[in-house]
Amino acid sequence: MTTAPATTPQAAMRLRELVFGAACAAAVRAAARLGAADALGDTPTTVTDLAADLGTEPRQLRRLLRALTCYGIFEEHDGDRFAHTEMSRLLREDAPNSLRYISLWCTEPWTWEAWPKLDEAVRSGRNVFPELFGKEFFDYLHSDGGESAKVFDKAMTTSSRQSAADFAAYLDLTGIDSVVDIGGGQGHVLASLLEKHPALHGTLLDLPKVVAGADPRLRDGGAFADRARLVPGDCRVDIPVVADLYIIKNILEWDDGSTRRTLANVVAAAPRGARVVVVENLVDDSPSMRFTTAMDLMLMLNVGGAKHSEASMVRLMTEAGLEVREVRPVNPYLHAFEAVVRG
Ligand SMILES: C[S@@+](CC[C@H](N)C(=O)[O-])C[C@H]1O[C@@H](n2cnc3c(N)ncnc32)[C@H](O)[C@@H]1O
Repeated sequence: MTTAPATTPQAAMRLRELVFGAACAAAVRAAARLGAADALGDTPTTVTDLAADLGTEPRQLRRLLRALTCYGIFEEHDGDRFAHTEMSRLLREDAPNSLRYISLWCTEPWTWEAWPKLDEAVRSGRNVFPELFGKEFFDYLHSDGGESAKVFDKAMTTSSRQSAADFAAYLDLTGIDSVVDIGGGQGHVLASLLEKHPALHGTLLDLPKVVAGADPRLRDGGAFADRARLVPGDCRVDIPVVADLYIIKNILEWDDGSTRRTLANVVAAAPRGARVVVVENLVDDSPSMRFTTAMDLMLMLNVGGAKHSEASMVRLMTEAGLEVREVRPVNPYLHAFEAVVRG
């Protein structure tokens, strides 16, 4: 018989808290949907006033806000008034680096149906989404997703805008005349680069529906229209663009087959020695590991994808014919893999 080491009260309490993680996520979602952070101004406000503003029951609102204060979201003053904290301000829609839509996206109704199937996904190795909703994730999102599709677009737009500025500051474009952003969304990264580098030419390649809604600065009549090209397409099928620099930011998180096809298409299209920069959130060696590993599990459930470790990304890039020269942080949660097309 072995003797189990004594359990500390802290470990037991922490585990109890963790298994109620859904309550925390639900409380953040409720606060975001109610607009609690938007209604709260710069001075502490009574629950009665806030409830009147939001059209809620004061007692229930107090319970919701009190739960959130345990995580540093809002703070309670004198037992009756609530005030903002740094985190609660990020739930405001007008906050400069707002996380309102990311908070909603990570807690959308479909997520609550998918999480209980995590053990099934781990057992089978397959995404559970088609079994639950009768179609693949993005087909569902664009045909049946309704509100969820809008939340997704807004979440992607806000996170793209926020990381575009960091990435534009990170990239040294010495010797680069032309760039293509593959899976570049609505083109926030590309527009930031064209703004910063007045002689640069750029191409945005993304799915037709996404390119149709490209940043107006890149479209006909826009500020960068004469230096921008829009290419609707599927990068797993073809990348018909010759450029000095190929950017692949936050898209290689689907299945490895799609990543291999995309990287092979880059290598086929690019001149020898062309620069390729892949940008990803990593599941290792990053201060944002808790967020990224959670997102990794969500990708396992919905699209059968995965976030990468530094080693898995380097391996796939090397196998595709790229020489990875350096891996550098862009900001605390994004890393850039600097590579060239092997000769
Ligand atoms: C997470 S978003 C990243 C957007 C942008 N690169 C950024 O970092 O802000 C993934 C992007 O990949 C695009 N995408 C997905 N499948 C694609 C495909 N087969 N071909 C081209 N783009 C694709 C999506 O439309 C979306 O814009």
